[in-house]
Amino acid sequence: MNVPHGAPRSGLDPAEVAHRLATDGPNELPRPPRRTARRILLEIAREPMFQLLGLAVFIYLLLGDHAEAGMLLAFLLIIIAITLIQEWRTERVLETLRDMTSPRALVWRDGQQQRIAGRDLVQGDLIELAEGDRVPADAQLLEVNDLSVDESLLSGESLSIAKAPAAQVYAGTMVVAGRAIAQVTATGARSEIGRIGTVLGALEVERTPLQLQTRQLVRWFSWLGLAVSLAVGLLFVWTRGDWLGGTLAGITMAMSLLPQEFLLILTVFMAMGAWRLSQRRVLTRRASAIETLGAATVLCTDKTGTLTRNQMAIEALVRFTPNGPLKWSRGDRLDEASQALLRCGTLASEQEPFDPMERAFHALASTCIEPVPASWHLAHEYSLSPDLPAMTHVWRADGRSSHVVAAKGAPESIARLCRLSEEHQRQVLAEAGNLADQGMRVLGIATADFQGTDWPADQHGFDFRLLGLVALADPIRDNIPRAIEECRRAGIRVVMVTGDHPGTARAIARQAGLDAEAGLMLGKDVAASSDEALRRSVAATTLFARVTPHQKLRIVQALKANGEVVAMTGDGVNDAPSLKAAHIGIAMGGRGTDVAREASSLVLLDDDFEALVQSIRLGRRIYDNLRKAMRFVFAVHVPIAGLALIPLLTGWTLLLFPMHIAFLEIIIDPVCSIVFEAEEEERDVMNRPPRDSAAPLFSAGMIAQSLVQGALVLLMVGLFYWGLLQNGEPEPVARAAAFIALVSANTALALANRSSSPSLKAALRMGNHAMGGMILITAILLATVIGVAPLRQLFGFEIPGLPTIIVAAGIGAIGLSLLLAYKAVMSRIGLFPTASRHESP
Ligand SMILES: Nc1ncnc2c1ncn2[C@@H]1O[C@H](COP(=O)(O)OP(=O)(O)OP(=O)(O)O)[C@@H](O)[C@H]1O
Ligand SMILES: [Cu+]
Repeated sequence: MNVPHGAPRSGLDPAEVAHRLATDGPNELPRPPRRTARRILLEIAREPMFQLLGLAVFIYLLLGDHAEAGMLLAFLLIIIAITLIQEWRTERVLETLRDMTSPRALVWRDGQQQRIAGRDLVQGDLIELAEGDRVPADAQLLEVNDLSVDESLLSGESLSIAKAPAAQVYAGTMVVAGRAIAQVTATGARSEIGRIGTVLGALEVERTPLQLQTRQLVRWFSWLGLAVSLAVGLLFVWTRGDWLGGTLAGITMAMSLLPQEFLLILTVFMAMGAWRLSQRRVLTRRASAIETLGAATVLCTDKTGTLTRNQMAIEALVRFTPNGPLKWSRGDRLDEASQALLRCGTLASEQEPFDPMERAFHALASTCIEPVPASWHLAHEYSLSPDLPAMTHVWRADGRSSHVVAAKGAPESIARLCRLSEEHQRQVLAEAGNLADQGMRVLGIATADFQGTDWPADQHGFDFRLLGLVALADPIRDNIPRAIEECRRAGIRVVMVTGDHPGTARAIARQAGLDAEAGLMLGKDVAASSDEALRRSVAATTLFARVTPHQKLRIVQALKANGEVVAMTGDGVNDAPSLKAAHIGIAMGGRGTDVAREASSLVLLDDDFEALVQSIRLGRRIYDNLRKAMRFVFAVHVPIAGLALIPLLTGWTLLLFPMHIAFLEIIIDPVCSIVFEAEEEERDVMNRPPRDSAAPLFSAGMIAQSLVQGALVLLMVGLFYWGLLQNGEPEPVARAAAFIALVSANTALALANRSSSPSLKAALRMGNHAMGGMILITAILLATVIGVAPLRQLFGFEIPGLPTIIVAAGIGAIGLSLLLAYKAVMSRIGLFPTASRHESP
């Protein structure tokens, strides 16, 4: 049982690594099989839009209209192409995310310890394993320190198994406790798990609430469309006695009503959202997190490393003498007794520490005390536990008859281990409280002697003597007060949940700008509260200190029971249950263990609280934009369906054929709606309360508003068409002019829905370049179908005179002003909901 220390390990050199990587390939398991092109095609064939188009092609063939059939066939191919590209891009995004979330490995290479992606490991690599890691490859243990591993992934049994040196550990299993150094024996498909063929770490692609809502809506509208189309088809047959024509009219109607863009929009917005988050160094592990982010009402954050920099330095040492406490501060000369205190703290730390606290001990020790003699060896150790946050190292010192025992931990725990008199304990804890109140993290240090090797069962078995206290500074990150202030304005309550001393918690909270006076609750009070009482407490408490992971879980559950949408950060193995329980579990990419990362839905690669606030901001923007796009799609269907329907009812010559609808529905509308994704955030995005998470994406109020907008456009274009016909314009001219008017009015609909503000400036501002591009593309496409002779004939168009074209295009401009005026009136009387406030029904 020897802990890794002494000479630095060298590990493989880069040339060797490159060679092995080239011959063995990356340390990756075979990917789950991609969906085959055939399966994707089958899925596309199930889409109603595809079937309707197919049916129309068939009827045109029956009618002998080969050109029309060919044109619609082209649209079918476009649908297939778009779906395949979409599929391929989503797959690629998922794959990159999968790479980034795969376990990492801590290896020695070329004499240096470094953290690399698990896939870059090769056979022969020297790796270190620690609590919370997923073992990245099969490996043989060289040095072991209380290691136990959960092999349930391989054996199915969820038991932790203690491992001794020379034992084998397997890729994919989980280190539940301890540390070890191991040498990689097999990577990738040659590992045990690779041979079994288990698929690991597959990203969850469950259906999110929004997807379910949207699917529901699409289904609903499809039925409605079907019913209306049947009625229209029958009406056509009844009035005009033409079966094939009636079927075509029915198909046209159905296509115009199909809201198939909704699902496309949702998929694209969420995939783009994950990409935008990754640009801010935030990884999305569960798609639902992006939806939920914007609705978060409470943000539970830990302290160390999230609010603070996690760069510790020892600021003060305190010893207790019969004449009272004696304090050493940074910069003073270190007397002998203080040196003993520091040395003991160093002995109680790992020899190659990761914990910044322990690094601070080593850092200070290396400047002013003798190093631990190389002949000393760590004989036994006791780790931190939630019940007793203290750790003890037992050293075998050459030339001494007894072992040297060194302990460090929370001052209360160390006081308990030392069995201090009540008087003495009060004095020590008061001093610890003083230091904590300055925002410092305080540890107690104790020592003992021990004869023999019959180790006591726990740390209480030693005869500890208190040496003193150590205070470490860990300043808060510079950007924290601003980020906290942003949350406050956005109506998000920030709650600090820490394992640290209440004094430290309060001091850091004050510096961060949290409401430090609003009441602090200790972990033990959480434990003593009933669920009912805890629910009441969490509603009014911003600080929780000396909290264990289990109590953290209860806090999350109590907040959830109060109806809050909870985001929660965490990093340790024990945090996994609370991360899972929270609506949005957030793990730290740097500090976080693999276990925590796997339990969470977001990973902050830079461990930075501000990135979290930025993600919330982005989440709100994505949701806003999603709604704007949906609003637009609702609205745009009204004129299309209306113009397909009215001529049938009134007996005018038909304005829209299947190919017009296909052109509008398959090309123009998706182009128009996708650009909402890039829309800038609303000015008040972080100055308004979180949206009501229970409110549906599509409220009746929002749908009604959109339908009115659409009706306005329908009225204008309809009147225009009627006027042209009344004026005696030939039918193809009237159709072309009406089509120009329709497309231009649709663009107006898109512009009018860009912002929640009814001002023209907001509708036309150029921040979103995609919007400008959209207008340009629309214009070019429109010019193509009207300007290119064969297309023009197919679409039943004839080029109208210039004045008519100008009036038609002007319909868009008039439409935009009408739509904005309508919005202004509605918002004046408080009926036009801003993008994401609660909707009035
Ligand atoms: N390496 C260590 N050695 C000795 N004591 C430790 C060590 N790490 C933590 N402790 C003690 O355990 C307490 C709880 O630690 P824990 O990691 O749960 O929370 P924390 O790091 O203090 O705060 P946060 O939850 O904000 O990250 C610490 O305040 C400290 O007293
Ligand atoms: Cu549609």
